Amino acid sequence: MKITSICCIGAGYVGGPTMAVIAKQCPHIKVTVVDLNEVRIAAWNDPDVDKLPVYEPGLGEIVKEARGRNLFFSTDVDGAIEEAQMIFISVNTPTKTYGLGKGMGADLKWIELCARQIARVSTSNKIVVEKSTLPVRTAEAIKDILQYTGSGVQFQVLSNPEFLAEGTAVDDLLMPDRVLIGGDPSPEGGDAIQSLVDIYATWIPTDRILTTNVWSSELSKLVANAFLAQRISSINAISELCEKTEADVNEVSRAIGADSRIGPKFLKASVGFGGSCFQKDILNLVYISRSFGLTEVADYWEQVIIMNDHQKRRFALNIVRNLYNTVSGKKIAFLGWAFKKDTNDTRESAAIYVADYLLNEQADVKVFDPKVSEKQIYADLDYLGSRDPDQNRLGLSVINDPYEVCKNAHAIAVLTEWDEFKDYDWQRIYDSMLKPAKIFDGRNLLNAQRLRDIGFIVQSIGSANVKSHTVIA
Ligand SMILES: NC(=O)c1ccc[n+]([C@@H]2O[C@H](COP(=O)([O-])OP(=O)(O)OC[C@H]3O[C@@H](n4cnc5c(N)ncnc54)[C@H](O)[C@@H]3O)[C@@H](O)[C@H]2O)c1
Ligand SMILES: O=c1ccn([C@@H]2O[C@H](COP(=O)(O)OP(=O)(O)O[C@H]3O[C@H](CO)[C@@H](O)[C@H](O)[C@H]3O)[C@@H](O)[C@H]2O)c(=O)[nH]1
Repeated sequence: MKITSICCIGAGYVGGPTMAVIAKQCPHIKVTVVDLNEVRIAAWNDPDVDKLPVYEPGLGEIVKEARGRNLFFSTDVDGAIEEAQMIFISVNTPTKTYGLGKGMGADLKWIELCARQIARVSTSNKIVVEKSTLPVRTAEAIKDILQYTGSGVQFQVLSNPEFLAEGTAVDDLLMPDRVLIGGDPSPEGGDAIQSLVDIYATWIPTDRILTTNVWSSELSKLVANAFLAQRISSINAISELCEKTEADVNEVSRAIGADSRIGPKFLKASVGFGGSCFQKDILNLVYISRSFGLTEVADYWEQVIIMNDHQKRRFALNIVRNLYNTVSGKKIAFLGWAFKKDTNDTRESAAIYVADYLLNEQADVKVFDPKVSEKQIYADLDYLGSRDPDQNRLGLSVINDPYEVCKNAHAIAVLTEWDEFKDYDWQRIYDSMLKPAKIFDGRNLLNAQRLRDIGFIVQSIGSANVKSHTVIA
């Protein structure tokens, strides 16, 4: 089937950018992105593309080019479903917070709602595409819901997981390493797969478009994230050993990454990985494995999360220890709150957990992030439920100026690797801080030697440098 009309349910970090790029590359296809969230849709329609709900480099220009031509954002979910030949489901699938699988399994209630809505509204044959990240065999449930409508409408269900990373979404979508499409082995399934292949083949070389059965596709998404996160936890585990042995984790990364079998990417030690995906998807993998009775498999992958939690806690504890075992009433300046640079997304950001830990120690936390709002920062802290919202506002404040945030601080903690942090006037910052002026670089972002030359005491992740450089200025 030649596709000329697509709908995407869910205008989030995946639905918005993914559909914007399809619309840009395929002007012959009408792409409508729908969401229940009116505020989000209004922001996607804002004439000022700086106000789009998702910040991604390059996205504003693409939206400007395609919006109103063949890209539309709307809250009319029923209308868009009815009109489309192909429907992408790109809604959130967070970790369950209640009932069976609480804290481990994926909450699929929004997926099921979409399937039921598609079943109810459709009067013509549709291809339904799982774009959300889902537990293996979810397509079975979706098919079940779709095939008993009694309307005679035929549905094909495909799995087409998204591999974009935030902050580089546009490049990842324009030049992906691969696109993965899973479908039924039947002739109808094959036709559906081909319809989706044809869309991507408009701009992606066909040897990068992989087709598999539905279950392999669903599972591959969870496995890809588990492998990526495992590399980070592995290097973070080694970072702790480096701190004890005077090995330097950056040098170890370079040395092992030069082996082409290991490769250099995703070996950057940090305060711990964040983001909406890694933890959720690994917990889901662990849950699925446990539910099949695969205890060793589940334990193996769970260790990736245990190590990550340890790394976040260890970073915070290190700050306390190095500030003479108390941070009570001490001003700690946070540079960064987003879970990585070039995004305004804060979900599962390490900064949230480090702040929570320091607030428990009665620190006076001041935060600056170039793209994250005060409202979001308080929402993240309040969501943890560790203390009353009032106490969060007493203990932590958000300051929109990096120099102000560092003024009179006892220490700076770098939580996000924003490029601009490297170019600050560090002499000016040093002069404004209490002495000894300490920096805990959770991203190994800053030039430690340059900072030491100014007079800072610098603690990077994975190098045994704090004690040997302790100088009271
Ligand atoms: N964020 C990423 O970088 C990323 C990358 C790859 C895959 N994924 C996966 O993609 C999926 C979506 O992630 P996201 O980050 O875009 O989530 P998101 O929370 O940013 O967006 C999801 C949107 O779906 C909307 N929604 C929920 N139920 C709906 C319904 N019934 N009808 C209409 N709209 C509905 C919500 O209002 C929300 O705006 C998840 O499964 C996630 O694991 C995310
Ligand atoms: O060497 C590294 C690489 C990353 N990180 C951290 O790991 C987290 C995740 O980073 P990244 O993977 O770049 O961003 P995400 O947007 O979370 O993307 C991941 O999760 C998405 C959602 O499933 C997938 O689509 C992507 O392929 C996958 O990379 C961030 O906190 C990074 O700071 C490190 O600490 N060290």
